[in-house]
Parts: sequence; C-alpha cells; structure tokens
Amino acid sequence: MAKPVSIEVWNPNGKYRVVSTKSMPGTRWIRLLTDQDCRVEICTDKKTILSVEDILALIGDKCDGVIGQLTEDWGEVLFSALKRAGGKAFSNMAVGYNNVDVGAANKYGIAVGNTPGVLTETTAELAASLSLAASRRIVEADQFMRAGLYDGWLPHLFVGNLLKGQTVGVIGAGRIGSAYARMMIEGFKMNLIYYDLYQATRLEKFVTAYGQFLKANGEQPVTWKRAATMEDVLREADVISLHPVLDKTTYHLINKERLAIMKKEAILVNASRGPVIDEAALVEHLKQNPMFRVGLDVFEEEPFMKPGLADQENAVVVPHIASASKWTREGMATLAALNVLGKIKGYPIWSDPNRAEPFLNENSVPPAACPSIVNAKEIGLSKL
Ligand SMILES: NC(=O)c1ccc[n+]([C@@H]2O[C@H](COP(=O)([O-])OP(=O)(O)OC[C@H]3O[C@@H](n4cnc5c(N)ncnc54)[C@H](O)[C@@H]3O)[C@@H](O)[C@H]2O)c1
Ligand SMILES: O=C(O)[C@H](O)CO
Repeated sequence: MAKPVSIEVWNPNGKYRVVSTKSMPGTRWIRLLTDQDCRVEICTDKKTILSVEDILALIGDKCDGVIGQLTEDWGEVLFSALKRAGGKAFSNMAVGYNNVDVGAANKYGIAVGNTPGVLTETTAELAASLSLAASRRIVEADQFMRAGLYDGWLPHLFVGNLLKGQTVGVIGAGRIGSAYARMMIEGFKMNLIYYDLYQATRLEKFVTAYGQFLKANGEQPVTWKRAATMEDVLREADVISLHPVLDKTTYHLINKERLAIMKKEAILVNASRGPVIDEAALVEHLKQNPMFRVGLDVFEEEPFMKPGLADQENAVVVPHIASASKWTREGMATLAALNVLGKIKGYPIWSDPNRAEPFLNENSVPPAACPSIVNAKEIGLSKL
C-alpha cells in the first residue's frame, strides 16, 4: 500500500485531475490548467527526490495527467498505474527525458511531453559561465579573497587561460550546443570544432558569415570544422563543452582513454547529463593534471559527487542549475502543463516544438495544441 503524501489543491471541483510532483515557478501554469476545468494537485512533500512509491500514491485511483521531474523514474510501474487511473499524459518539466522509458509509455498509449524552446539560451549561458569560471579560475580566486589571503598583486597569481583565438570544441551540436558555440565564437572570437551525428548546417553558416564580417573589419576571421571523430575534437580543442542527449551511445563518452588525449591545460564543461562522463576517471585525471580544469553542472549519481571531486581545486561544481533563470523555469512549467492539458483535451501536436513563443506570451491565450510530445508518432497523435 502506497503511503499518503502531502498536497496542495487548486480548483477542487475541476473535472480533470492533474498532479504535479513538485511545486514549479510562477502561477500561470496553474491558472492555465484551472481555467480549463482541471483540479490541480501539487505535491508539497519536503523530500527532494520522490520514489516510485511516492508517485504511485500521488497518482491514486483517478488521475488524468502528471507533470513530473527529471529526478523521477518513469517506467513500466508508473505508466501502468497512470493508465489504470485513466491517465492520458505525462510531461517532464525538462527537455531531457532519459529518466523516462518511452517504450513503456507507448505500450499504455500515454503521451510523453518535454520542454524544448525555452531553455536553450539559459542553459548555454551557464555552460559559457562555467567555461569562463574554469578558464579564469574564478571560484579558486573568490575563495582565496574570502579567506583573507590576498596581500597584493603578484605576476603569478591565479594565471589562467585566454580564450580569444583558441579553439572551442562542442560535442553534440544540437539546440544548446549550437547556442553555446555561438556565444563562445561571438563573445571570444574562438574557432569551432564540433562533433555530432548530424551536420549543424545553421551553425556552420553562422560561423562562415561571422568570419567574413570579422575579416571585412580587419580582424582575424573565425573558422569552423566538423570533426570526423570525437577524438579529433578532444585532441584539438582548448575548451570542450558536452551537449549530447544521454543514451546508450553517450554513456561514459568521456572516459579515462579519452581524457588522456585531451590537452593538458584544456577546459572541459558538462551541462548535459552526468553519466556522459566517467566521473571516477575524471577525478583521477584532475588529480594527475592540475592545469586541466572542469566546469560541471551535472554529476553521474546526483545528488552525489564521486569521492575526491569536491577536493579538487581545478573543478568548478554547481548543482544542476543550467536552466535556472526565472523566465526559463516559468516557461518550462507552462510548457509541461500545456503538454498535459493538450492531451487531456485531445488537441493536436504543435508543428515545431522549438518555436514555443506563442505558448509563453503572458498576455495571450496559448494555442490549442500540445507544445512538445516526444512519442506523438508512436501513439498516433496528429500535428497541427
Ligand atoms: N544541465 C541542465 O540543466 C540541462 C538543461 C537542458 C538540457 N540538458 C541536457 O542537454 C541535452 C541536449 O539538449 P538539446 O536541447 O540541445 O538537445 P538536442 O536534441 O537539440 O541536441 C542534442 C544533440 O546531441 C547529438 N547527439 C546524439 N547522440 C550523439 C553522440 N553519440 N555523439 C555526438 N552527438 C550526439 C544529437 O544529434 C543532437 O544534435 C538534453 O538532452 C539534456 O539532457 C541539461
Ligand atoms: O533536461 C533539462 O531540461 C534539464 O536538465 C533541466 O533543465
């Protein structure tokens, strides 16, 4: 028997019961649901990561849809329970959905939503912040100041890496990887080398045009290269940022052998998913190579760090905050709620999940569509 959980209820007489496993930023998402006859139940349990058992208790006997989080294990058990409760939809409040067994959702005809189109720039900005923090040793220097150790300017004090004219490497040049690449190229005039399974045509065109603009203004043009192998990126780049999805092909993409081929003074940034890096191998590499630096937003076994990582001065670590700007987090909540609402109402799927603005405008009624359903085809949902 599942244990009871604490909840906050909005619009108790609503026809459709929608559960959110967490309180989410803003109130627009709640209003959009209650305006459409939904009773909204928000889990207020203090526990950060809910277990499958906790979520079973939240689903209960009647539940039309659930908005959930990337920390939850959405598989056979939860999708079968949601189906039994009459549920039609689940949406992650995240773009990544490696915590979801989409095959199990397909089996029960449950739509799985995610939230692209609102977090690309915010996430890329955090990856850029980590690149700067690691290359210019910002955290080490901050700690030094606060410890009262600064007793005057010195030629050797916290010497780091210059970015201008160096090479930025991007692994996974999708939405976020491409936005990050542009920031580093426009901001710091870095050259690009990238590796992806697909060609990043728009990014390539942008770098070509920007290089021509710089040349026309008498500056050194920037260049781009699509690498044939990931190893080429690791060997050549001075700063490498990881932005692939997490799946079987990207698990431990960065391992002991691949760390060994990187430059001794390279910067490695990860704002994708923790298991893309073999974190134990990374700790050893950081110990052996004090001038190699990392900026990490994600960890292999969150919320934990592998032993030794916290002791490494050449690591900047932040708690999975890459999408944490107010606009983005409120937008993610809105998109997740509208994914669930749209499926309950039988709306079609929005034609381009990356073009989310019409759903995010506070002053207008959002389109009658689900913003982004990853298994639309598999469960036979039609596009707008
Ligand atoms: N840290 C955070 O808070 C945060 C925020 C947003 C997204 N993310 C993560 O970032 C990921 C990427 O998001 P996105 O919106 O850019 O997704 P996206 O689908 O636009 O881009 C992912 C890219 O990875 C590429 N890829 C897939 N397998 C690969 C492989 N084996 N080698 C190289 N490239 C490969 C894809 O071809 C694609 O271009 C998400 O899946 C999520 O896990 C993390
Ligand atoms: O996948 C995502 O969206 C992030 O990890 C949280 O923003």
